Order: sequence, then C-alpha cells, then structure tokens
Amino acid sequence: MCRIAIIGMGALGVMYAQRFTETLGSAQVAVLADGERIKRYEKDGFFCNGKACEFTYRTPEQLKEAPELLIFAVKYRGLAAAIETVRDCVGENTLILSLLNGISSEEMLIEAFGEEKVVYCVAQKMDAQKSGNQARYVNMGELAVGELHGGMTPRVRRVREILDQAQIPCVLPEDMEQLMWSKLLCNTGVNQTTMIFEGCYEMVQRPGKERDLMIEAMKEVIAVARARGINLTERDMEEWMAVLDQLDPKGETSMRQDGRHRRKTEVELFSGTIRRLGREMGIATPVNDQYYRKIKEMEAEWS
Ligand SMILES: NC(=O)C1=CN([C@@H]2O[C@H](COP(=O)(O)OP(=O)(O)OC[C@H]3O[C@@H](n4cnc5c(N)ncnc54)[C@H](OP(=O)(O)O)[C@@H]3O)[C@@H](O)[C@H]2O)C=CC1
Ligand SMILES: CC(C)(CO)C(=O)C(=O)O
Repeated sequence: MCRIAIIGMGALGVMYAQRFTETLGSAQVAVLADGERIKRYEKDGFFCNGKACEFTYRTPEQLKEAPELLIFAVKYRGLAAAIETVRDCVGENTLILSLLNGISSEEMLIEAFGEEKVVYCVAQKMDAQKSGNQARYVNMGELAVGELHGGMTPRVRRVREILDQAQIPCVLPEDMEQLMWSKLLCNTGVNQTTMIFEGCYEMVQRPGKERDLMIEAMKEVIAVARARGINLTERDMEEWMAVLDQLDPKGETSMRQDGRHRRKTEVELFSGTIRRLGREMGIATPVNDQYYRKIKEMEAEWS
C-alpha cells in the first residue's frame, strides 16, 4: 500500500519524493499524475542531486488504496488541474499538505476536500531547483505544519510522525496564520525581485538597489498584514533576510526559475494578493504595484 502520494514533480516534488522513497521504500510512496505525465516520467526519469530516483509512478486509477498523506507540490497555476486529477484518491483517513507558497492554496484544497483533511503547511528555508529532469538543492529546509490558529491535534501529531519517519525536517509553529503571512512577506520580496532583475540569491545577498527594493516590497506586506490584524513586524523581515543570506548564492527562487524558463509565474500569489488586499484596507503598495505590472509585462512578452 502506498502510504504517501505526491503530485507535482518539480523542484520540491522531486526533493521530497526522493527523501520519502529513500527512507520509507518505493512501495510506500507513489508519485501521482495523469497518464500523459506518467508516460513522460517513466521515459525520462528524475535525478535528485545527480542521483537517479527510483520512484513508483501511479495514475489515480492505479492507486489501490487512499494514501495516508497526500502532498501537493505543483505551482499555483497547476493546482486546479491537480485537484481534479487526484479528486477520487482522497479517502476517509487521508491528510493533505500543500507545499505551495502564498496564502491561497489551502483555501482551494479545503473547498475541494473539506477542512478536516487539510493540515496547514509552509515549506521554508530550502533552495531547491529543477531544470529538465534534474532537481538539486543545497539546503533541504523544513516543513512547518500545524493548525491555522495553533494547538496540537491528533492529525498534526500524525503528520509529524510520518515526516519524522521519513527524516524530513519538520517544525510545529504556534501560529500558522502568522507564519503563512511571514513567508508571504519573504516571497513577495525575494521571488519578485530576483524574477524582475533576473538574478540568483547572491543578487539580494549583497547591498544594492535590488536588496533595497526587496525590503520595500516586504515592508508593504507588513503594512497590509498589520491592517488585517496579523502581527507581522520588521523582526520577521530581518529573520527572513538572515535565512536568505544563508541560501546557495547561485541558487534561484522558484519564481526566477519560472522566469528563466519563460513560464507563467505565481505573481497573483504575491503582489497580486498584496495590492488587492492593500486596496481593500486603504494601504498604498507602490512597489508591489510596480512589480505586478512589470512581471505581467514580462509574461506577456513570452506568450
Ligand atoms: N523551489 C523552492 O525552493 C520552493 C518552492 N515553493 C513553492 O512550492 C510550489 C512548487 O514549487 P517548485 O517545486 O519550485 O515548482 P516547479 O515549477 O519546479 O514544479 C511544479 C511542477 O508541477 C507540475 N505540475 C503542474 N500541473 C500539474 C498537474 N496537473 N499534475 C501533475 N503535475 C503538475 C509541473 O510539471 P509539468 O512540467 O509536467 O507541468 C512541475 O514539474 C510553488 O508554489 C512554490 O512557490 C516553496 C518553497 C520553496
Ligand atoms: C524562500 C524561497 C525563496 C526559497 O525557499 C522560496 O520559497 C521560493 O523559492 O519560492
């Protein structure tokens, strides 16, 4: 029986599928996708930090029992389709984690599968990248899991046990809502800045206009969050800057990888969200307005 199922074989999907497979064994871990993708996966395979991955690939019809843990590792633009692909794989005891950035994916998953299935999750502090069928990372980071407003529940304990068994670093923060906003602050700054100025982490690790703009974009997230009653402060920003300063200087944010491959980005999750909520609360977000327009222009040039 496959206890773990993962959909989305990008940078994070391959990294986690590899760790689950190596620790729990390939019989317990299924990489899920539609038939066309599975054919491609079987033909090309995947490599993680140079090592060939021995994944078990399954279409939803081939999965004999509902998994204990179902992990979404697609990007935002692929989430609706991924939900449809796995809709019938979710069973009574299945718990769901979303590795997606932003504050919207859990809402979509709750709408599709019910509140009782979705445990809140933030994937943080990693520098995973993928090009073709080759994924690589220097820092694996960690998964923060928990209930939206804190508290230890049996399902959070269960997710933690599974992640511990798989030797996947996991933390249990007190307040997931605060952490999700805090991570949004990080992505709104670093992902968009490296996307627009087409750089690796080193671009924002050194002093300069890119780092300054990143900070301004982050400060706008703090203002919007605070207006909504979320206790985000400059201290959160400083903590994220310290994390970013430790990442592989030659690594790229997930958004910059989209930019380099000329793919549509997750801009709606970042400046798209902040400027919309800012407008609702009467908070100006000039840097995010400028970032949003620029990223949309870049995307339009590719299509
Ligand atoms: N990379 C990182 O370090 C981090 C990323 N994140 C977040 O995690 C999420 C995933 O990021 P990342 O791994 O970088 O993204 P990638 O773009 O590397 O991977 C996304 C994968 O999803 C697959 N996919 C899309 N639609 C479907 C579908 N319907 N069914 C199956 N597979 C599908 C794509 O495959 P195909 O080519 O077949 O369409 C692609 O391989 C994003 O929200 C990102 O913001 C969070 C923390 C860190
Ligand atoms: C924090 C960061 C930049 C790397 O983990 C990320 O979340 C991303 O690349 O999307």
